[in-house]
Amino acid sequence: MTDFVTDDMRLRLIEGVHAAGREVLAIYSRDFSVETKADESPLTEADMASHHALVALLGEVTPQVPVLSEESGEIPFETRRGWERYWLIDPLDGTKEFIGKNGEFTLNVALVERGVPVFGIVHAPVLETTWIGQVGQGASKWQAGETVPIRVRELPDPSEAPWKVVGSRRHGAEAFEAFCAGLPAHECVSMGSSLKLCLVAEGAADLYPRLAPTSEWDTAAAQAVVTAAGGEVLDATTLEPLRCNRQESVLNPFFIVCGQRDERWESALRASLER
Ligand SMILES: Nc1ncnc2c1ncn2[C@@H]1O[C@H](COP(=O)(O)O)[C@@H](OP(=O)(O)O)[C@H]1O
Ligand SMILES: [Mg+2]
Repeated sequence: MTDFVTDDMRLRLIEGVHAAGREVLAIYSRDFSVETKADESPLTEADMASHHALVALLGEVTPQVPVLSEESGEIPFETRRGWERYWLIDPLDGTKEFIGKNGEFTLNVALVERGVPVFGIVHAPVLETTWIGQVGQGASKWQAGETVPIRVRELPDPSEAPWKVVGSRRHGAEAFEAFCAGLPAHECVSMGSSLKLCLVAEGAADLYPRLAPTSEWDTAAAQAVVTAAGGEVLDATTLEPLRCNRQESVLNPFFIVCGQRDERWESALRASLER
């Protein structure tokens, strides 16, 4: 629960993220160059354009709050550890999907308070859709100018309706399949970027096991959306909610996103991790 984000601030942020999304779309629609970062991951002009637009936006709206971006370069833990509140952004999540032009990429802005993502905006420019969550105050989905409230769905009885499980297009396929092998009747869908968490938040999927590496900026905004929508993003081993800014490394543990806890998927998860 945060009372830091006012209605006026939320509107300015959504408008600013949409403006950054338009800059990204303009690059998406033409030829663009692709560089390779030190960790071998790709970087496009759009990652940097979005980074600059979002950093400028946050600097205008809340000049007193520090910003950590995937593209801002490392900020030592010694500096970050004292941050009670900060913005954590992934200017372009799903860069490989952006390059592959399948539309499954997002702009991500999270507000983190004492390590907990409490507010998030996830925007998918090609899908013209934005997910917004404010923990304790609910989540919503904006699409073509209309905003509707969203909530996770109740796990169905699998003999009546299969569980829907969403997975990455590119990462952790083997562990994902091992997890699914332990589930009752289910259907799988693949998706790029933080859209996977948003599907759980809006009740279009029940589970997203992420048994492969990610960083805190990949998940924080969508974690706030999921939590605000009544779901959870849990460490796959401890089943405790993911926290940010606890250590030098910004890597997340493996995790699972769910609407509800349930012994049937928890045992499938344990078995897949013990393989
Ligand atoms: N070895 C690794 N370490 C940390 N993060 C990784 C990783 N391999 C992939 N990722 C993260 O996974 C994200 C893509 O996941 P998916 O393919 O499921 O959409 C990438 O986001 P970016 O596109 O922002 O770099 C990247 O941050
Ligand atoms: Mg990312």
